[in-house]
Amino acid sequence: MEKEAKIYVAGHRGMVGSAIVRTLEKLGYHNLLTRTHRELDLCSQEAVAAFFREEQPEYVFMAAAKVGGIIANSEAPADFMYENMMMEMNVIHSAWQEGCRKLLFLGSSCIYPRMAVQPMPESCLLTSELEKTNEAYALAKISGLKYCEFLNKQYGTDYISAMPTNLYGPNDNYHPTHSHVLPALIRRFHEAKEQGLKEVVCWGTGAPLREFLYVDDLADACVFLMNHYSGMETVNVGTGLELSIRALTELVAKVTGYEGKILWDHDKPDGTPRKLLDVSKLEKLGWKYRVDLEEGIRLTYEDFLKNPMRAER
Ligand SMILES: NC(=O)C1=CN([C@@H]2O[C@H](COP(=O)(O)OP(=O)(O)OC[C@H]3O[C@@H](n4cnc5c(N)ncnc54)[C@H](OP(=O)(O)O)[C@@H]3O)[C@@H](O)[C@H]2O)C=CC1
Ligand SMILES: C[C@H]1O[C@H](OP(=O)(O)OP(=O)(O)OC[C@H]2O[C@@H](n3cnc4c(=O)[nH]c(N)nc43)[C@H](O)[C@@H]2O)[C@@H](O)[C@@H](O)C1=O
Repeated sequence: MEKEAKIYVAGHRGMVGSAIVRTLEKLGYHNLLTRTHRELDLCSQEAVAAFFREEQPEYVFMAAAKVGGIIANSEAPADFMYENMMMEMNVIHSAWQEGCRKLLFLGSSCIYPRMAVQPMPESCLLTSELEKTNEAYALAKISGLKYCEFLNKQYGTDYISAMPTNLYGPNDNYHPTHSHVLPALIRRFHEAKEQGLKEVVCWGTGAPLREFLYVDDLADACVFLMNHYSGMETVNVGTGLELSIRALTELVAKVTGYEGKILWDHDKPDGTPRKLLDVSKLEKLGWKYRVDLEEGIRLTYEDFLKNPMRAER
């Protein structure tokens, strides 16, 4: 991407989109195009087509989506499928129609089968059944990455996709029940410390294993891929390291300074037992993560403390 190129970052107020904007600006890209959800509803085919016709972006980072944690996904599968399919089809299709030079579509590691070989290489896509708690979201994300692949095959475009592991960082969603695990724990342990509570309840058994990537590292990887990767197959983005949810709660308790007990609500779902990405393809391309988990949680907690209203987003 040339420094003066017109770059559209879809979802620029979200955790990932805002990190991509921060990274691009730091690198000297200065012709960035953004629209809030209120200004441009990406579920509207007409509005998206008109926007691309008028603005003619040369590059697109597709970081807008309906996103949520395990309960949000389980409660609203129809909404997760419909909104994500509409947004990604509208944006990718209009980008192609208007001759956008390159697009990066963001999916998620939940596209891979529930019982996939671990760590999960890109090639295990569609080899067996998906995890039920986020099946709708995964199917929408698989459709997005396949649509990029099919456009490349049929029309010779250069549209790529990246599949990040679980993410966290500044600007996350701290909703008490609908967020992902890391922001949920930061908020819960912080409030427990403030209120002097002796115990907090976390969800499931604590046994599932997860991998976490700091969002600024993801943004860096997205810009790296836009500049250095072309190809049909998606690219995993993660650290290649995992820990149990129980170990994660202990780490968040340490960083937030919460010293009480941690209890487990077994009526809440565990979700997929293990979800570790094979990141060898990205490493071979020359990219590796920088921020380790404890440092990343510290940075995120500092941001949370600076912006307490964020909790209500
Ligand atoms: N968070 C995570 O752990 C992971 C995220 N990802 C992927 O990264 C991407 C971004 O996720 P994240 O930043 O966490 O999500 P956020 O919820 O933080 O941000 C989503 C963004 O999408 C925008 N948006 C949602 N619906 C619409 C719509 N109908 N029209 C226009 N804009 C819309 C929102 O706009 P506004 O702010 O204006 O409302 C918001 O800026 C997604 O593709 C997600 O699948 C992948 C793996 C893990
Ligand atoms: C990024 C990814 O994120 C989702 O998949 P997930 O990894 O299962 O998501 P999660 O972060 O919500 O939970 C991880 C684990 O943590 C446990 N857990 C404990 N206590 C809390 C808690 O308080 N909140 C939450 N949310 N989880 C908790 C929880 O029970 C589970 O075992 C999908 O949206 C999927 O579509 C997707 O893309």
